[in-house]
Amino acid sequence: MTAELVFPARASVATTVRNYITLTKPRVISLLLVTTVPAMVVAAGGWPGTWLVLATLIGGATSAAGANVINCWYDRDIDAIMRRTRERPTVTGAIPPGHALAFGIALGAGAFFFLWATTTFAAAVLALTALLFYVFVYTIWLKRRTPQNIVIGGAAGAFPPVVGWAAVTGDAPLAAWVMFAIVFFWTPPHFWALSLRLEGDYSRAGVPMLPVTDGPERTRVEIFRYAVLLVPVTLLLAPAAGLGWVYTSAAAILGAWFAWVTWRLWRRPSSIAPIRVYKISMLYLALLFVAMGVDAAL
Ligand code: HEM
Ligand SMILES: CC(C)=CCC/C(C)=C/CC/C(C)=C/COP(=O)(O)OP(=O)(O)O
Repeated sequence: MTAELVFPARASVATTVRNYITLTKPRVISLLLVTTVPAMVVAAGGWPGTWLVLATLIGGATSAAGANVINCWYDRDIDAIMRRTRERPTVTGAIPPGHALAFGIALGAGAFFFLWATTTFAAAVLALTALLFYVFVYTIWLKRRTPQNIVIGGAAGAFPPVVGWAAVTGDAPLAAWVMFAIVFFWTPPHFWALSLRLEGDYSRAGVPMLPVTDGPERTRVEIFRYAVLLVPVTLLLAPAAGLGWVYTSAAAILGAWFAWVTWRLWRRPSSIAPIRVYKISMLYLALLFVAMGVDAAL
């Protein structure tokens, strides 16, 4: 009897927790963190210390989680129209809008003070800047207005390596901004490859993503152009950050691979599915940043 009374209550607490976690988009956060740690290793010229790394990851993940929750709160009208997002707790009503917004703001503010207390003021300010940029510039201003939304708004997702660097040194030199540029130029191929598949969703929701406004052919050309542009930017990091042959050869090989994959998507679209390019984009970025960390630690 007691068990019957207790178990449903427990299950609903678990479901509520799961719903709140869903709003934070945990899998996206994982790759943001993969770009943070190598930046810290390069900044320190070796392992920067386990506690500092942990604190930066917790603070950075909490900040990004806050940004994602606020995005789910603001976008709940269009998320309801898109097949991919229509089960979000902010759409189904499992989490009331006000609760989601309060949760997002609490995460963002908590992350700011946590990063300030455990790392550096500069890291806290940079993470907050990324959050505000993602919410105001990407989500509220550009996402529904222009197909350049993710090019400009994507800068938000490029902040984590700069946050990582600043957590170690308290500042952000040129090398940190070259890492920013790498994620910045990587974001369009990452997102447009996925959006080729989600064109119907975006067009129903009235979101002007490139395949909707300019068509799939133009999108495939743009994906390839950004993939090619990425190569010199990644190579520039070697002199900027004092990295050696391990990173340089990894950047060249990975860059050639990604450029080839996106070239196939453009010229021989029947030979490769956009979803594969999207998945490869994530592997590419993860391996590139791992190579940075390995090179700096050697
Ligand atoms: C404006 C910039 C960006 C846009 C519009 C964007 C958009 C998206 C979308 C729509 C998805 C699909 C998520 C889903 O299935 O619900 C996705 C997945 C993903 N994104 Fe991005 N993204 C951006 C930047 C980034 C950045 C900077 C990173 C990390 C460095 C990142 C990492 C990921 C990862 C890891 C996934 C896979 C999640 C999964 O497995 O479900 N994204 N992105
Ligand atoms: C360090 C820090 C605070 C970083 C914040 C930046 C951040 C969370 C970048 C991730 C980019 C992302 C998930 C875009 C998807 O938005 P979308 O609205 O197009 O995706 P959706 O359709 O799935 O909602």
